[in-house]
Amino acid sequence: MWTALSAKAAAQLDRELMSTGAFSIDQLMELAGLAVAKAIYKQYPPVAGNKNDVVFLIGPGNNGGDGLVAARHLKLWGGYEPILYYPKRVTSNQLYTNLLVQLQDLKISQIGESEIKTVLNLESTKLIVDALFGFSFKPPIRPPFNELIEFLSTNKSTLSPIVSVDIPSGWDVDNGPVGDHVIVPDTLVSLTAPKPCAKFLGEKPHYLGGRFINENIAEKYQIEDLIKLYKNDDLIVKL
Ligand SMILES: NC(=O)C1=CN([C@@H]2O[C@H](COP(=O)(O)OP(=O)(O)OC[C@H]3O[C@@H](n4cnc5c(N)ncnc54)[C@H](O)[C@@H]3O)[C@@H](O)[C@H]2O)[C@@H](O)CC1
Ligand SMILES: [K+]
Repeated sequence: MWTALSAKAAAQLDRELMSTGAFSIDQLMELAGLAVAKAIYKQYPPVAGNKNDVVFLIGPGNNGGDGLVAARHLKLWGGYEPILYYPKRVTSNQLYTNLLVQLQDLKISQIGESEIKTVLNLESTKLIVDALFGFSFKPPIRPPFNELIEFLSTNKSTLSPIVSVDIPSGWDVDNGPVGDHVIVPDTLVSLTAPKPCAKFLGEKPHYLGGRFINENIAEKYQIEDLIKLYKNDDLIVKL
């Protein structure tokens, strides 16, 4: 079994990378989002002759940012048609403004609250990417996201597979699924290291990505076993 990082340790490691580690958030997010795109390509390769619509559910923090980066890579690689649902935009941060311009330049379409449920139900929607909340989420979930999580939970059996980015949104990072309505991911992409909630995933495909940890940091946070799993030029590993 792999080592997990608690919500507190994950946030501390993140801060350390961006202070003494001298990384910028743009760099980390680019590598995180790239890993998410690689995991999607590996687990759900595009089907030839199909548009392969992928609905990206984007939240208000860096987890959402990872989703924006992943959408760009998938569109650039071809074979997928990302569709963005981004109900709570960050307008005060140039990083998010830039990511959105990049997606608009790629002609990635965006949908609003009035359309999301219909689009999720469409036959043409082949995959759903849950980039709503990551390790900073604190339950209970607030509007408008509570209604969306409830929809994803109650309609699970008829919807396309869900890939969760870092944390299945709405789950308690340390304690797993909470509340009456929970997302049930079909694949999880843990970034840096799995968080304790990942043990509730069961046998579902689970990838590790975000290859930016050096040996000293790995040792400090006791995740040396994880970074050793990457071989050669791997950007993701299946756990
Ligand atoms: N070191 C790493 O592993 C890295 C992690 N990144 C990503 O960053 C994520 C963490 O990002 P953040 O710290 O920005 O936070 P999150 O993206 O986890 O979420 C924070 C946002 O969610 C809102 N929120 C929290 N609880 C809520 C609730 N109950 N109802 C409604 N809204 C709620 C907050 O107001 C805030 O806007 C990670 O999970 C990962 O996806 C990468 O972008 C960069 C590197
Ligand atoms: K998520």
